Formats: sequence, C-alpha cells, structure tokens
Amino acid sequence: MAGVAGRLARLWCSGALSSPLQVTRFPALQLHLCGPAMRASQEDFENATNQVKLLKKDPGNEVKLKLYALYKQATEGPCNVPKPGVLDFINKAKWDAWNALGSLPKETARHNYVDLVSSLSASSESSIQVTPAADRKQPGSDALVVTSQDGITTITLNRPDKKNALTTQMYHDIMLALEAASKDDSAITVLTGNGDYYCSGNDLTNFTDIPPGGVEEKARSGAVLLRDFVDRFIDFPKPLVAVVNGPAVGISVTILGLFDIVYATDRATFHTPFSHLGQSPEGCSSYTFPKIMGPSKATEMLVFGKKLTAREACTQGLVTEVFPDSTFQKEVWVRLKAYSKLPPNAMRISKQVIRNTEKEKLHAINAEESNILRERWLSDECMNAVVSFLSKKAKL
Ligand SMILES: CCCC/C=C/CC(=O)SCCNC(=O)CCNC(=O)[C@H](O)C(C)(C)COP(=O)(O)OP(=O)(O)OC[C@H]1O[C@@H](n2cnc3c(N)ncnc32)[C@H](O)[C@@H]1OP(=O)(O)O
Repeated sequence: MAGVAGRLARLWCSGALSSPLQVTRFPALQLHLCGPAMRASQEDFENATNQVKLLKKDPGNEVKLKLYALYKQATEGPCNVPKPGVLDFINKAKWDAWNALGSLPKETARHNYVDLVSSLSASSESSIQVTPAADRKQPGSDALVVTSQDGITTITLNRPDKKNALTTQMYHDIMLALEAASKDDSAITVLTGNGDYYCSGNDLTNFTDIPPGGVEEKARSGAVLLRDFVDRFIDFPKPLVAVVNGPAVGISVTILGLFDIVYATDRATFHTPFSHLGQSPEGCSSYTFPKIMGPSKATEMLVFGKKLTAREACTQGLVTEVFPDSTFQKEVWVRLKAYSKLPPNAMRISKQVIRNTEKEKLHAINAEESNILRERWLSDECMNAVVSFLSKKAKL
C-alpha cells in the first residue's frame, strides 16, 4: 500500500497530475459572481449573473472586464476605491474598466449588463434556461448552479470540461443545495448536468489531495463525506427527479436508486465500473439495484461493470422514461412544470408513504457501503487504477 501511495505522491510532485484544487472556469469573473443577493425587483439582473456561469465558451478578458465593470457599477455605483498599484496588473485592469464608466447610473449599468449577458448566452448555445428565485443563495463555487422557477428547484452540475466530475467541494455544495431545496417553496427538486455529460462520477483527482494524516486519514474522511452525502438523498422529503442529459458514471448512477423519477436522453449511458477501479458499490446500490432489476442484472452492472444504454436501463427499471435527445429538454421540462403544479403537500406525503418504510434500512446500508469503500480506497487495486487514470494511461 505504502508503495502505491508513494507512487501517487511522486507522480503528484512531478507535476504529471492536474491540480487537486477546484478549477474555476472564468477566474476573472469571481468577484462579481460572488456579489450580494439581489432583491426581487432585480430578477433579470440576477438571472444574468447566473447565466454567465453557464456560458460554454470563455468570453475573453475584454468582455470579462466589461462584465466586471458593469456589475460593480450596477451594484455599488461609480468607482470610488483607491487605484491599485501599477504592478497589481489584474486589479488595476479591473479598476480601470470600472472607473471608465464614470457616473453611469446604476439602472443603466444593470440594463447594459443584462444585454451583454444575453448576447453572450445566445452565441454560446447554452441549452439550460435559468431563472433563480430572487433570494436564493448560490453555493460556494461555479461548479454547481442552483435555480428556482415554476415550482422547481434545479441543481445543475456545471463542470462540462471535466464531464461534471464531482469534486469534494461539489459534494458539500450539493448537500447544502439539497438542504435549502428541502425547505424552499418549490414542489419538485431536479438534479441535472450542463454539457454533454450528466456526470462522470467521483473526480479522481480528489484522491491526490492527501492530508497530513496520510492516505488512511484521506480514506476515513472520504467515507464520512460519502455517508453524509448519500444520507441527504435518502432523507430528501420532496419528489427528487434526475434529468440525465448524457452519460452517467459511478456515484451519479448508484444514487439514482434513491431518486423518485429518472428521465434520460437516449444518448445517456449508465456505467458503474467499480471492479475496474478496485472499488465497491455505494449510494445504497448494493440494495436498490438488486431490488430494482434483480440480483443478476445488478451483478452485471455493479460487479462486472456492464455499461447500460438508456433503453436498457429503462427496461431494467433504473430509468423511468427515455426521450429522443433532440426533444429531451423540451419534453422533460414541460412534463415537470405540469407536475410541479400539483399540491406540494400531497406529493411530499405520498413520497413519504412510498419511501419511509425503507429509510432505516437504507441508512444502515449506506454506513456499511461507506466503511467497505474506506478499505477499498486503501487497496493496491484502487490506487493503481487511480494512478493509471491520472497519468492518462487509462480511461473507462
Ligand atoms: C465522497 C467520495 C465518493 C466516491 C465514490 C465514487 C465512485 C465513483 O464515482 S467511481 C467513478 C469514477 N469515474 C471515473 O472513473 C471516470 C473517469 N473518466 C473517464 O474514464 C473518461 O474521462 C470519460 C469516459 C468519463 C470521458 O472520456 P472522454 O469523452 O474521452 O473525455 P476525457 O477523458 O477527455 O474527459 C475530459 C476531461 O475531464 C476529465 N475527467 C473526466 N472524468 C473525470 C473524473 N471522474 N475525474 C477526474 N477527471 C475527469 C478528464 O481527465 C479530462 O480532463 P483533461 O485531460 O484535463 O481535459
């Protein structure tokens, strides 16, 4: 074990692996994206600040500076902070852009910001429509976008360049988002992905961020995180819908057994390659999958890593309905908007009637699966698989 851990550490030090730190797609936008919550009367403006996060293409520094300046002017008024030093290039460029707007009124700046974002959105072909609740707080990073509209709270995985792989930060943010969604006034909660993938599962670079306590401590804290994460899905009180917009891998597949409805594009695939990765099932799939599809079909997926097409997953009961990719978004959202108009308390209580008898059992299974995985993560089989992927030698 120490040998493989050492190889992992050496590979990391050699720079062969990518950084374990959260990669932010448009770092220059951070300041304005983290701005204060807007009032309801500024809904268009708030929508625009969210749409910026879903742009598929980096708009370039010039546009980012314009967005930054307009955001500052719209929210704080004319620039009256001290000019940064000449060597502080980035902050000076931002200051110059803001200062150049002179005494432009806040309302005009807001209007110009919305116009600029909508022109960028149109050219970036984003397929996701976003209108957040006026007072919704966004999670701590751009990798997750939470919106609320038409009685539906939507949690969107937003790391398309990494196939929406889940970083440690994203697990925490999803937990926070679920917590907030369980209390907000929406009737239905949706999890979906931005880009061509739904989710490629656990971000394998999570394994490279070894704390001072070493790999044992890493495995222990990973198991705690996993257990907490899955517990939130077990306990989620409202109808929970997965809108599977593309291929799904690993934990994003296993937790589908805890969703109430799973809609998939016909482009989606469902893959749980745990043996290939030296790992074992999580997300309560060791219980839900045999129950949903029978033990032998579950074994093909969870033990032998058989990848299912959307239609196969539907035949086996993991997916509720499959839609042609060309009409997927339209059909699914029309359907969900209609469902979201049903009486929310009745839906919540009916879900409880269906799910509550199993809750205790699911929590016990989650605890057991997390413990077993903690051991697996320390195995040579797992470490070799991770090293292999991170050194670009292997893909699924
Ligand atoms: C709390 C802890 C819980 C832990 C439990 C979880 C269990 C699991 O989820 S196990 C499943 C883990 N996932 C994987 O093993 C998938 C690994 N990825 C791949 O095999 C391929 O990337 C994939 C088949 C998904 C897509 O292949 P391609 O279409 O050829 O795309 P790329 O490989 O070029 O991917 C683009 C870009 O994204 C990075 N990527 C994708 N998935 C992951 C991932 N899971 N972890 C880290 N990085 C990922 C990939 O490396 C590419 O990055 P760049 O090379 O920097 O562009």
